[in-house]
Amino acid sequence: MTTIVLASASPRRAELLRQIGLSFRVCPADIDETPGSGESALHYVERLAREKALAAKLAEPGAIVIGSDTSVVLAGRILGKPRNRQHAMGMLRELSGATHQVMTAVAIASVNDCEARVAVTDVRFRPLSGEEIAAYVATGEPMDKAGGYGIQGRGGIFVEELRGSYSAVVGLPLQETAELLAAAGCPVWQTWNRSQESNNE
Ligand SMILES: Cc1cn([C@H]2C[C@H](O)[C@@H](COP(=O)(O)OP(=O)(O)OP(=O)(O)O)O2)c(=O)[nH]c1=O
Repeated sequence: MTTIVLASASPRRAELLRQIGLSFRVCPADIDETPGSGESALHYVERLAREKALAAKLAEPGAIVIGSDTSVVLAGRILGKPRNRQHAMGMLRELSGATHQVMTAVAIASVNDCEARVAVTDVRFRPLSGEEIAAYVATGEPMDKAGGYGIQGRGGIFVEELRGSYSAVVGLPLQETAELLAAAGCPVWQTWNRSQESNNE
């Protein structure tokens, strides 16, 4: 059976893969995440997902490697992770009462190939008060997340509407991930019986 490797330090991505019953190893990839000058957000997330998958593939040449990147995009501008609490507050003030896109790319590097997909999800925030933003930032939740919020956490109360993939906003588009794994010769559902044998409670 082929080894599957998640090239990510994100606990959310690992949790999403566990949710679909996949067995995998984690091997985070440390790459330069600076956007190119004039690079579109769509190109940026896909490039980073590919670079993460290919970097981890060097350490695990025989494996199927999953790389991913998530960016929050407001009017074409990439909002990455906040540098500090002030920066997080500024991002949340900008997202308040507006619709942004969450772009998440997944790339799968197999034997001689690296295929990628990008999921684009529209997320609308209700207007947020200054006090609410300050209280949210004080929880620390925004600090390791693109756009400075986590839809799966306290940040869930800001979201008025979502059009697209919820799992992609959390960090990995599950439908596209399964599609690429199947194309790489590893359909997720075929692993379910095996994992059930060991995980049945
Ligand atoms: C918008 C949003 C992002 N996020 C997270 C998902 C990602 O972990 C993070 C975006 O940063 P990324 O740079 O995509 O990922 P990462 O640095 O956490 O992990 P790695 O590069 O090793 O794969 O933001 C949430 O958890 N919830 C949300 O609602």
